[in-house]
Amino acid sequence: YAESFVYRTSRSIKIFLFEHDAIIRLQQFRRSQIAGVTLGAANFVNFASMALMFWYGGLLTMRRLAAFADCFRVFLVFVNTSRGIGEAGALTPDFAEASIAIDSVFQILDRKTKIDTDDKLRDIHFAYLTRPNVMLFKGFCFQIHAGQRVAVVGQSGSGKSTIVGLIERFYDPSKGTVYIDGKDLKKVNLQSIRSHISLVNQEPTLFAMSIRDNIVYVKDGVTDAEIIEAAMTANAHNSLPDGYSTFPGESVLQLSATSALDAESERIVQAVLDSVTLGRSTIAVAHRVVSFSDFNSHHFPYHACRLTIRQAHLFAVLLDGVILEQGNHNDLIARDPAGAYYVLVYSQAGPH
Ligand SMILES: Nc1ncnc2c1ncn2[C@@H]1O[C@H](COP(=O)(O)OP(=O)(O)OP(=O)(O)O)[C@@H](O)[C@H]1O
Repeated sequence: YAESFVYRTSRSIKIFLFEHDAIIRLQQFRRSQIAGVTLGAANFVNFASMALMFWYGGLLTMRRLAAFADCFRVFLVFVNTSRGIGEAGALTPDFAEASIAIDSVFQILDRKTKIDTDDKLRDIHFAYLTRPNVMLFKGFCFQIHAGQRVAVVGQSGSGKSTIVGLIERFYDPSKGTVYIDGKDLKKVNLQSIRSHISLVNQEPTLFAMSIRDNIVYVKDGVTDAEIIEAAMTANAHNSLPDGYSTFPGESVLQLSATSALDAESERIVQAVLDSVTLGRSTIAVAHRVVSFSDFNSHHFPYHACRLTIRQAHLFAVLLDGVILEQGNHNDLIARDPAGAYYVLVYSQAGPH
């Protein structure tokens, strides 16, 4: 009846988009029919054979062809065996369900989930609260693919550091969305996201306590091995006059500041930056555009620039609140001699 009802009403079922629902119901109906018939047949065989056995056993006992004890023994074997067969029959609907369920299990296993690990800034508008009338960002989009090294370049005051501030969620954009690992930054736990972001400042902050305490400060329950590993990674392990109890003074700060490096220190800092950024999405902010004029030269006057932007996969030029150009160094240089990037690289204007 259900089958013919489904066929008769198939048009309405389609119109009301019940098709999938109707197919499932029809399948369930067929399954319950099979289960009912199987269970009925199993019970029939069970009880009919019991009746047969009682009748035949009684006949044999009456004619003294078999002892009652033997008949009873056969009866017990029969009851136990038929119960086993009956219970197996009762599992038939479960087998049917399992065969349908296993399909969906394999569908889930075979599914190729696309995990978005890109960081994106979409349609970013921003003005500092203290200067609400100055729209620093006027709606730009920008994407960093997982593991990519990106350099944001632009005139002083164009908002390069502010982009970093938005990614760290020091501020929220007035309009637009920041996505980290494909997730809206406003919807993720701030502490968790910040624990995955490392910020290397040009002027590093060291607290007025020993180097050891400075390292421990960033994370609870740090072991001695981790302290040494952190110092080794930063290439500071052998350069601390009093070991880890060294109190950071002017000299240590000077050593760390990327803008005041001699060639050897620069090489060391670069090696450290290369190793810690390997395989990570990195955004580098090049503060002094004028130094692009000497981009490939060893006499590059502003070390910080050369350090941070070297080997960037992508350069993004920030101008007047938007990302005006983006691409790799060679493409941008080749694109347009009057282009923003070209001008930045070759401009001989004095330092900002
Ligand atoms: N906390 C703040 N409140 C108000 N205005 C700010 C704040 N921080 C920065 N600004 C202003 O926003 C603009 C962009 O600053 P930002 O530091 O992001 O630029 P930048 O491109 O990194 O500059 P530079 O290359 O000189 O470091 C500047 O005009 C700056 O004066």
